[in-house]
Amino acid sequence: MLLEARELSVSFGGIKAVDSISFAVEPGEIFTIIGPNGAGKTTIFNLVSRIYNPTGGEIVFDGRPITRVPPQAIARMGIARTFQNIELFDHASVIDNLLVGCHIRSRTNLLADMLFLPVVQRQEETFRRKVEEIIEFLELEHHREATIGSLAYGIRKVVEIGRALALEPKLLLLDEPSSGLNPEETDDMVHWIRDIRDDLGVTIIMVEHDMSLVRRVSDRVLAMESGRIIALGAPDAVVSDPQVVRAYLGD
Ligand SMILES: Nc1ncnc2c1ncn2[C@@H]1O[C@H](COP(=O)(O)OP(=O)(O)OP(=O)(O)O)[C@@H](O)[C@H]1O
Repeated sequence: MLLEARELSVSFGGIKAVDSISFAVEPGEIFTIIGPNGAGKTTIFNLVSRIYNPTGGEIVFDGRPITRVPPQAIARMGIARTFQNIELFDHASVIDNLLVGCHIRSRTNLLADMLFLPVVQRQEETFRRKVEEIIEFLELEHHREATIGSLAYGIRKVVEIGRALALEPKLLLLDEPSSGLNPEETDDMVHWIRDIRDDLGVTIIMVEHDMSLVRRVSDRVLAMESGRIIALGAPDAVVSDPQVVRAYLGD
């Protein structure tokens, strides 16, 4: 098991956004969380990445309890994420945004960085190589020097995934990878998600509304409504489950 949530709960002002949820994600799995607006999907991501403190339950990652690990330590432990509304530095280039990802897991300290000691220089070279690998992997060669603000939305989404990969994560959390994409870009996204798992061996948990994408890439799907699990299993079975269909119709 790479990630396990045990009876995980969080409440906001009396509302149980996540209500005693348990699930386990296997290494190498593409695991998707679906559900109508407000079901608690993004809240699960915020719990796993330690932005929210749970009011109950436990999270175990790679055999270690992370329920009380500070959020800054999460990336270094091997969990990276993307956001619903893309969070990149708009005025910086693709390369520089990817380098930021590398620096998040930097092992050197600030003084060493300021003095640009040999250890820092070596690390910088390693980071540059890593960034080049990601640029090649995600076919971003044409955009390497472009500023984020000048890029089409679909490309920015790929760069954001690249920045998360620069952390060399074991687990990648993708928040609505297809949102804002046209059908052609969504097809490309299907390929990136598969390649990241197949070629890089990264486990993926994603939140997604596009049921065609969900069916095409997921190994298993967890459906939520009002903070609770209403179905968990194979994509086709979950997506056509009467309770899941009803939850979406009432949305
Ligand atoms: N920081 C917060 N403060 C107060 N309420 C919150 C907070 N975060 C989430 N909630 C509430 O928790 C519930 C679940 O929200 P969440 O964003 O997880 O839903 P979601 O399933 O991701 O929805 P969407 O598909 O719209 O993104 C909602 O009622 C939301 O208003």
